[in-house]
Order: sequence, then structure tokens, then C-alpha cells
Amino acid sequence: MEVKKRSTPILPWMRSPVDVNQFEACALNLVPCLDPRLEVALDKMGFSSLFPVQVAVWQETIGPGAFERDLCINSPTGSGKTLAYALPIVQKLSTRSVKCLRALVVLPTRDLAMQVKEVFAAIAPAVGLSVGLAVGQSSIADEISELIKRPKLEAGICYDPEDVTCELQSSVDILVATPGRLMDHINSTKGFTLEHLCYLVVDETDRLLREAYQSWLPTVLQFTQSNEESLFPLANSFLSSTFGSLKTIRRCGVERGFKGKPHPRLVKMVLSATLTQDPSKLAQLNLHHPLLMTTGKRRYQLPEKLESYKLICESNLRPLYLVALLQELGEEKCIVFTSSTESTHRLCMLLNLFGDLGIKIKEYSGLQHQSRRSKTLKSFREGKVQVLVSSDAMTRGMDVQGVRNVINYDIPAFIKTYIHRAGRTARAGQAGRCFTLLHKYEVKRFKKMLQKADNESVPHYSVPSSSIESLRAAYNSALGKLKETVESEASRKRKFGSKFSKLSRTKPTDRRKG
Ligand SMILES: Nc1ncnc2c1ncn2[C@@H]1O[C@H](COP(=O)(O)OP(=O)(O)OP(=O)(O)O)[C@@H](O)[C@H]1O
Repeated sequence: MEVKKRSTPILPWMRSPVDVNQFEACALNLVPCLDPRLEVALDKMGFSSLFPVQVAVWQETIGPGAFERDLCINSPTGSGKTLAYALPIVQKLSTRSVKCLRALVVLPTRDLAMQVKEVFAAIAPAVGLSVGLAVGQSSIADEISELIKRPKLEAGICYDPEDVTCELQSSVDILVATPGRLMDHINSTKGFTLEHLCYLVVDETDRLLREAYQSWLPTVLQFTQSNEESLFPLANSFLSSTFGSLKTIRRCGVERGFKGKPHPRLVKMVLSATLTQDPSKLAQLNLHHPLLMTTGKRRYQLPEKLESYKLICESNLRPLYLVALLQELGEEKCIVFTSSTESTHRLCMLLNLFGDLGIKIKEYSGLQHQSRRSKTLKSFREGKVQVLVSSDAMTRGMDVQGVRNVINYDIPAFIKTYIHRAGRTARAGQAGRCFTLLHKYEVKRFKKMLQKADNESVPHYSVPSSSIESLRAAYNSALGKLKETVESEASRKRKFGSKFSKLSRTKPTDRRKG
């Protein structure tokens, strides 16, 4: 019998993880030390128990020995990682009497950050904490006024915004941010400080560590480091060259809220369904005595109730098979993933040119303006749109209730991508299906890829040939219309482009005239 080789992590602490599978869901009234106000808030959210990963993290973070180690949490998509970190942070901060920024949660995209903020916002106010969002959804001025409290003025006295001596305070205890907007506030928002930060959460860690995003991580680590620590000399030199006088390192034991006590260590929690094991990437986080919490022995895991299927067809007939499959799935919410923003756009156009399929289909991709994307997402959440054709902008973390099916129109290049795409369904213990359209030559590669998640056999799914035949005429006509639409779109862009360049050429003359 063939013995399968499992990759052993290089980092020793990764070899002895806490197995989340050893924990069971726990009814809210049995969760030890849970603040009754939070129990009520969770109940209002419709939650009657904590999921296993939430129980496991709770045990490590509340009670004796709490937060002694930084936590690396690697559990499947949809297993409830957001509440796993939000709940202990909120409970821990609930006893603070002075408002300052004590918890920072960083996520790679705006939609994801907004989703996580909603989870905090559902529980934090119950214990008197406020949550802020820094994602660039509103203007920077609006965001600043949400995050920073101006001093109360006595009648007749004018506040000078340039006066650095006046005491500005944080309006929020917890901030959920994307790296770009976070850096904007660090660089230029007066009164914005990380010197009181106690908790740093890096959600979707592997994605955030893949890109530098204006060096947000070394910057945050430097700003949250106490004077007595000099564990991070590289960040130190990076920072002094980049920010010069802006540097405000947190002081020890003296500032608001910590009087007379040693400054608490900044606790880090990093999470992903596909957590990296790469030592050089993890080193960037400067983790303190890290503890890995993972599910089972496998590195990659798919949700328990996910069923994976392959659908084999000729490459040029994929749209036809996709439509036949969508028709079979009826009104069930479904996300169709493609490999690029361009193919997302074209596929969505083509599907909408098929004639009346009785399904509302919309595009969601990084090519679109954020406001358009958010609007589409809202309609999808509300069930006004049944099918979302998406580029990998939707792959990670997004949580939409009722998504029963995911379709890989293009085979994902990596198992990690498969896991995150498939993980938009079968969430929170629900059932879901992931279909992958393949050419027969791709089957071997697909099988090998899924073996990495211990998925040995992926059954075939076939759509009736009668459905394919009945759609052929509509397909040919849609292809013809697509060609026309693409051409007219390209000519519109050309016209707009030349108008725009004419306009920019005439601008200086106009200004001189003016
Ligand atoms: N204790 C609970 N009881 C019921 N539902 C829950 C509970 N905790 C979380 N959920 C629900 O489970 C779903 C998945 O949660 P969450 O988005 O936190 O998963 P995740 O592990 O972060 O997934 P991903 O890796 O895809 O980001 C959400 O819809 C959330 O509301």
C-alpha cells in the first residue's frame, strides 16, 4: 500500500499544535466566565452555542494563563474564526474604563473588513466598547471624525486643528482596518496612536503576508513595541528612515489606563484556513512563543459537509455546460469563479446574452468600482441576485448566507485557491457543493491537487445531453451578440480615451485663459 507523505512543518512549534477537533460546541450558558451581557448579545445574533474553534480559542484566552502566547489559528473556511477572536478580545477589554485604541484587526479587503466590523459591532456595545472602521469607504475627514474625539470646547474658544498640544483621544476601542487606510491614519491623522494597543489580529494572514501593503506590518509592530524591547532591530531602522520624527513608541507603565502597572505585551492572533508554514513569512509577525491551533492532522482541510464534483466538457463548450448546470441548480444562490477579472466580465456578459434564463446574474470583480461591487454584494446577500460571477476578489473570507453552490468555471491553480473558493459554501456546518468544470486533460492535475486536502475521489457530475442540445442555438446567438458587445465596448473606451486625452491636452491652455 502506498504510504502518503505528509509535509512536516519546519518550525518546531508547528509540530505540536492544539487540535481543535478535540473540542465540542458548547452551549452559551455553559461557556466558562462568559460575560452575561455578551451571552445576551450572542443570543440576539441567533447563536445558541460556540463552535469548536471558538471554544478552543476561548480556553486559551480567558482564565488562568490567558493570552500568554500568541495564537496561530488554522481552521477550515466557515468554521467561525471571526467570533473565535472577536469574543475573547471584547470580553477582555470590557473591564477597561478609559477609552483608547486597544485592539486592531487587519484584513486584506474592504468588503471583508466591513463584514468583520459587523461581528464586533454586534457584541462590543453590549459591554460599552466602540468599534471603528478604516477602509476608505468614506472620505478621510469623515473617517477621522469617527475615530478621533476632539476636546470639548468652552463657549467662544476656537479649536485650532494645528495645535499639537491639545489632547486628542480615540473614539474607538477596537479598529477594523485594511492596510492602506491604516497607513494613512498612522502617517497623517493627528491623535491616532497605536501606543495603547493590546491586541493585534491579522486575519487572512497568508494573503496579508504575501504583499507588503506599504510595509504596514513592520510599521505597526514598531509603533506597538515598548521602549524596553529591542527585539525588532530591522523594523527600527526601516522606521527611522521612513517616518523620522513621526515615531511614537509606546512607553512602559506610564500612560493612560496602565498607571503603575507594567505595560501589557501586545498579543497577536493570526488566522487563515490555509495558514502558511513558511518560516520566513511567519518571522515577519515577530510572534511571541506561538501556539498553533489547527483542525486534525491535515494541513489543508475542506468543510465537513462540502461535496466536490467534476464536470468534464470540451473547453469551447464550457459556457453551455455552465448554463445547463445553473438551470439545474435553479434559484439556489451560487458563485461562479473564473481565473481573471477579464474573463469574469466576458462570462457575465455572455450569460446575460443567453436570453431569459430566469436567473439574475451579476459580475463581482476587482475591475469594478468599489461602490458598484458593494451594491452587487448587497443584492446578492438579499437574494435579489442569484448568481455572482466572480474573480478571486470574492475568494477569501466572504460570508454570504445561503450560498449552496460554488462553480469553478476555470480550474484553480492551487489547492489554497480551491479551498477558499469552495469555502464560500458549506459554512457554519451547512451542506454545500463545489463543481469544477474540467477538460479531460485537466482531470489528472485536478485529482492530484485535491489529494493535498485528502480528497481522494471527486465524483463526476453530468448534465443531461438533452439540456445541452436545447441550449445550443441560444449559445450560438449569445456568442454572436457577445462579439458585437465587446466591439462596441472597446470603441466606447477608445472614444472616451481620446476625449479624455484631448481634454487633458487643452486643460493648461484653459487655465492660462482663465
Ligand atoms: N457560534 C456560532 N453559532 C452559529 N453561527 C455561527 C457561530 N459562529 C459563527 N457563525 C456563523 O458561521 C459563519 C462563518 O463564520 P466566519 O465567517 O467567522 O468563518 P471563518 O472561519 O472566518 O471562514 P473563512 O475562513 O472563510 O473566513 C458566519 O455566517 C457566522 O455568522
